[in-house]
Amino acid sequence: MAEKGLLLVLSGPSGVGKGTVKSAIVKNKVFPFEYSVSMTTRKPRPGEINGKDYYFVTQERFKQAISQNELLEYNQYVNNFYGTPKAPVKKMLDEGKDVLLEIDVNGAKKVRKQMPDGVFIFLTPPDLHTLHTRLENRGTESEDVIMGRIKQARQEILVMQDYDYAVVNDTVANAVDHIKAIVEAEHVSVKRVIDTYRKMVKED
Ligand SMILES: Nc1ncnc2c1ncn2[C@@H]1O[C@H](COP(=O)(O)OP(=O)(O)OP(=O)(O)O)[C@@H](O)[C@H]1O
Ligand SMILES: Nc1nc2c(ncn2[C@@H]2O[C@H](COP(=O)(O)O)[C@@H](O)[C@H]2O)c(=O)[nH]1
Repeated sequence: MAEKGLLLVLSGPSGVGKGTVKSAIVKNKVFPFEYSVSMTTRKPRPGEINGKDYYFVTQERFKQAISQNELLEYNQYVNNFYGTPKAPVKKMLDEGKDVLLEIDVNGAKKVRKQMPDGVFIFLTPPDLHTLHTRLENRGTESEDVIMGRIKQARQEILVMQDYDYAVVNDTVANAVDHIKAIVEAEHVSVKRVIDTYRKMVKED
């Protein structure tokens, strides 16, 4: 039996740089992973691609996904729904691939209950002022929406204590280095190695 992949859950306030850090890991081939593409009722931003960045769906399709138990978790964030399709995540993990979920703190809490062996990483801004500036500079949300996201960020930062690791995104290079170190260490954690041996012994 192949060793199961690691479930990597990356959370943190909107605008902290989750997507930027993830892209840097991919671009520089820092470590291999599969990205879990979420479903959302939010409208695409310029340049976002359906099926790559998100599955952009209607409210009706999202409700159907909930009722048919297709989602590992879902949450309403500000005015839209976001959810993680369950089947692809399970399949990729079973194939031994590491899977990255980029989701909000409420979603991460729900995933933790179902998959406690996941590695939960909280990406945090150096401070809230920097977070505000990053959201403004990104220029994808109105000031009203930005204020909603900053309000949400104040709550989100308080739940950092529920995570396994906290990484400060001061520079993208630093954040990437820290996440690389976490993933490398988790691959050789005693718990993981013991689990693999137990499975081997069972199969003998
Ligand atoms: N370390 C950094 N230093 C300066 N700017 C950064 C850094 N990391 C990200 N940014 C910038 O901050 C903005 C927000 O980044 P990004 O879109 O990656 O955040 P996010 O956490 O994925 O947001 P969301 O959850 O809303 O999708 C972008 O304009 C990005 O270029
Ligand atoms: N609970 C979930 N949260 C998700 C998921 N996919 C993304 N997100 C989070 O939503 C906010 C807003 O995202 P944005 O793309 O509109 O800026 C952000 O914190 C994302 O991490 C998901 O499947 N489940």
